[in-house]
Parts: sequence; C-alpha cells; structure tokens
Amino acid sequence: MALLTPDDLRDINKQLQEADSIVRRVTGLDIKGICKTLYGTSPNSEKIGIVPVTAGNGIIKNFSASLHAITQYFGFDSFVTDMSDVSGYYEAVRSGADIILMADDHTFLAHNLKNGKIANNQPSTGIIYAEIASRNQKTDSKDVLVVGLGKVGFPGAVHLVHKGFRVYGYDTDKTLLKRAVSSLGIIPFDIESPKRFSTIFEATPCANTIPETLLSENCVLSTPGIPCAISEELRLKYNVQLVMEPLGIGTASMLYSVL
Ligand SMILES: NC(=O)C1=CN([C@@H]2O[C@H](COP(=O)(O)OP(=O)(O)OC[C@H]3O[C@@H](n4cnc5c(N)ncnc54)[C@H](O)[C@@H]3O)[C@@H](O)[C@H]2O)C=CC1
Ligand SMILES: NCCC[C@@H](N)C(=O)NCCCC[C@H](N)C(=O)O
Repeated sequence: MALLTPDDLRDINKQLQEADSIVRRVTGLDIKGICKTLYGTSPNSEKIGIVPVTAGNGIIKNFSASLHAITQYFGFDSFVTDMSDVSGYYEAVRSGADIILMADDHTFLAHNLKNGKIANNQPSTGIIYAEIASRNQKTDSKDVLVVGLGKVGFPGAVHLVHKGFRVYGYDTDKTLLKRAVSSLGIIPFDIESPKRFSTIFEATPCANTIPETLLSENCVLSTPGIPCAISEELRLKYNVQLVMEPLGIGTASMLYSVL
C-alpha cells in the first residue's frame, strides 16, 4: 500500500476546508451532508480515541494529529492517546472512547465499541468519492469513468453501478479489469479512445493517469488517489472541478458508516 507522508498531510485543515467548498459547489451538499445522505446517520456526541500504531513502517508524523484535527472539523469529541499500540488501545477504552481510530501499514479502521460496527478506510474512501462524483450537478449524463479498480476503486465502482450509472472502467492490471467487467458488468474502457467525460472517479497511486483527451470543460474529477491524476496545467485548462484530499473525506465516511 502507498503510505501517506507528512508532506501529504501539511495544512490538513486548509486542505479539508478547500475540499469541502468544492464538494459543496459540485454536489450542493457539504461533506457532512454527503455522509448523512450516504449512511443515514448523524453524530450523537460519540467520543473518538485515536491510537498511534508503531507496527511496520511505524508512526507517520502528523497522522494522529491530522486525525485529531479532522474529527474535530466534523464536530466529534476526540483525543489522541499518550501511549501507542496495545497500551494506547487500553488507554483509549479506559478514557471512555466510543469509537477507536487506528492504522497500521495495511489497515486503517474505525471501530464503534458501542454498536460493534467496524469500517475499513479503503472501501469507505472509494464509496464516498464515488458518491461525490455521482452527485455532479453540472451534468445529466449517467456516464462515469472509473480509473483504478483496486481496494479503493472497486468498491467505488460497485457503488456507482448500484446507483444506476453507466460505468466505464480502466485499470492497467488486466486481471482486475476483467474481474470488474465480469462481476459488475462495467464497460471496459480503452484509455486511448477519445471519449470525453463530465464525471471521472480515479483511485490509483500514479500521477497523470487521466489523459487530456478524456476531459471536458468543467468536468468533475473525484480522486482520493495520491499523487494527482492530472497536472495543474490540465486542471486550469479545462476548469476541472477537482475533489481531492489526503485523509479527511475518507475518514468522515468511515466514521459516519459506524454511527
Ligand atoms: N485520499 C484518501 O483518503 C485515500 C487515498 N488513498 C490512495 O488511493 C490510491 C489507491 O489506493 P488502493 O486502491 O488501496 O491501491 P491499489 O493498489 O489497491 O489499487 C490501485 C489500482 O490502480 C491501478 N493502476 C495503477 N496505475 C494505473 C494507471 N496508470 N492507470 C490505471 N490504473 C492504474 C492498479 O493496477 C491498481 O489496481 C493510493 O494512492 C492510496 O494512497 C487510499 C485510501 C484513502
Ligand atoms: N489516506 C488514508 C489512507 C492512509 C494509507 N494510505 C496509509 O498511509 N496508511 C498507513 C497509516 C499508518 C499510520 C501509523 N501507523 C501511525 O499510527 O502513525
């Protein structure tokens, strides 16, 4: 898995505020509104315990602090434990946490200790970015391009199919593309073909995965992928409505899904 870097998380509050205003412009709802609609849930004073985890590549500088800022941005009462790992988990529970947030190099989870619900960041992220793409107010087309059909992209493609969109899918991994075509009935897309889209959902760990030939004026590109799927030059040239943020939107999706 591509791991976050401290630089990805720089000015996380500013990144989240900017992403929220673009989500509002694109969908008419803010991120909270998207989560409420998606899961039918609302916060009810849940207390969130954030537990740093030293496993694998270890602590990512600012990861826990970013989660603290993100949970507070969405109105939750949250704290970061002093201890890490098992001791930190124990500290969180003893301090009255209702929901645990913690991540190693493979799994980032939200676990609601009160109702038993548990969420994984990858599908939760795919679903919310796909939902944002599906609410593009500037088009009535039901066509959507999905680039990247992995642990984030595939759940997002499932969500778009369930919402009745005509999903064109592309992945450099032909096995994953075949899996998505056979299991979801999506349309395999040739990245070289010059079909322009008003709505694109991208979830890859590569830069510049969306060629200019696929962009239309004012199109929406909803992408959790790091680094960005298009250049700044193309974003400006086509006035692309870019919904992209490194941690907060996916975390909000996890939290609302376990309320
Ligand atoms: N912003 C956020 O909140 C989050 C961001 N991410 C990021 O999302 C991205 C995807 O994560 P995962 O789905 O877990 O990774 P993954 O490795 O499971 O899936 C990525 C997929 O992209 C495909 N791919 C790679 N290069 C491609 C290209 N040029 N064109 C088309 N497909 C290509 C791969 O074959 C793979 O199937 C990563 O950059 C990850 O860091 C992940 C979770 C949350
Ligand atoms: N963008 C959300 C998905 C994050 C994921 N790509 C990642 O970097 N996971 C590793 C997190 C490791 C955190 C670390 N164990 C800590 O607790 O500081």
